[in-house]
Amino acid sequence: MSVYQPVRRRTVPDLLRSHADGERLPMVTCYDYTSARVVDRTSIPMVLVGDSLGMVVQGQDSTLPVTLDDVIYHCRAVVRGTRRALVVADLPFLTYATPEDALRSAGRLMAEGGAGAVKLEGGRTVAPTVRRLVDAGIPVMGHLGLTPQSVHQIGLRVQGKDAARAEELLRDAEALAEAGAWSIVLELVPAPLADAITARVPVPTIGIGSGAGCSGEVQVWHDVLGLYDEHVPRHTTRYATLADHAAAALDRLADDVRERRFPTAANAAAMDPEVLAEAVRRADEPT
Ligand SMILES: Nc1nc(=O)c2c([nH]1)NC[C@@H]1CN(c3ccc(C(=O)N[C@@H](CCC(=O)O)C(=O)O)cc3)CN21
Ligand SMILES: CC(C)C(=O)C(=O)O
Ligand SMILES: [Mg+2]
Repeated sequence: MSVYQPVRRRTVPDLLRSHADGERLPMVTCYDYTSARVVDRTSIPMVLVGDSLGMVVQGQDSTLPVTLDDVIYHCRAVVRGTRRALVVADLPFLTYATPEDALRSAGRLMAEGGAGAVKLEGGRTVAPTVRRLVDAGIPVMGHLGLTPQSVHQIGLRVQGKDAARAEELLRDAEALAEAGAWSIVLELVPAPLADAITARVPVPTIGIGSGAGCSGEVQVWHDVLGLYDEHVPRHTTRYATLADHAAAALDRLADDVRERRFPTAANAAAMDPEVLAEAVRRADEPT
């Protein structure tokens, strides 16, 4: 018997069920309506409206200048473009400095942005904040390792290579899970440490540059599609070279305009020459 299944957006419990069933959790960042419609044609179950938008969309050199209003704006567009994917939104720099700030900021991402979950960076120090959000009904994804909002303290380097820092990350991950985080991004953590964290915490880990042992993987849209040519991070594999395709297409467009091959008659409306002649006659008369 076949039962009609209406299209429904994934929720956090849906993704946790997939994880419990042994499925891996692919995730990609997404920042606009048109891209969101592309993701929604795929099997990718969740997207991140990341503050990386500051770098790949706005051209800033870090994620720090991104505002809550910026993320809300992009989140609304992504929610409009997706019917099936869970939309997770990043809490930007200094929008969750206290649990009360976090509640207000995350509340706006959910209520105005339409997000289904939020993500924030940090470990034990943000655990009370995570608890506060979860108690208010907001699913929280943690983010440990290379946390780009702390670039001025830790740089853009792999985190957890020495025993002291690795111990910190193990404790941070446990604290986040204990505080109610439903999943944890592990960014640029050595693969064996990511494996150890994944084995130790009861929630799925979502890696980026942290090896194949995490429960899922998140990548930045522009990196995997070959749209960001400033730097291809080691943690990325290009699955397409869209910027090259776009540039080649635009060069053909420019040539065709110069050589009058484009636009063609089919690209504009026609008009009865008699009607136009009449209009010109009238326009020539003094008013
Ligand atoms: N386009 C883009 N992709 C990302 O993955 C990304 C952003 N932007 N912006 C926010 C953060 C910053 N991230 C970054 C940025 C640079 C490196 C980087 O330069 N990595 C070095 C390797 C570092 C190491 O091994 O210690 C590299 O050579 O790629 C890593 C993560 C990850 N996130
Ligand atoms: C790289 C991912 C994890 C992120 O936080 C972002 O895109 O902002
Ligand atoms: Mg981010």
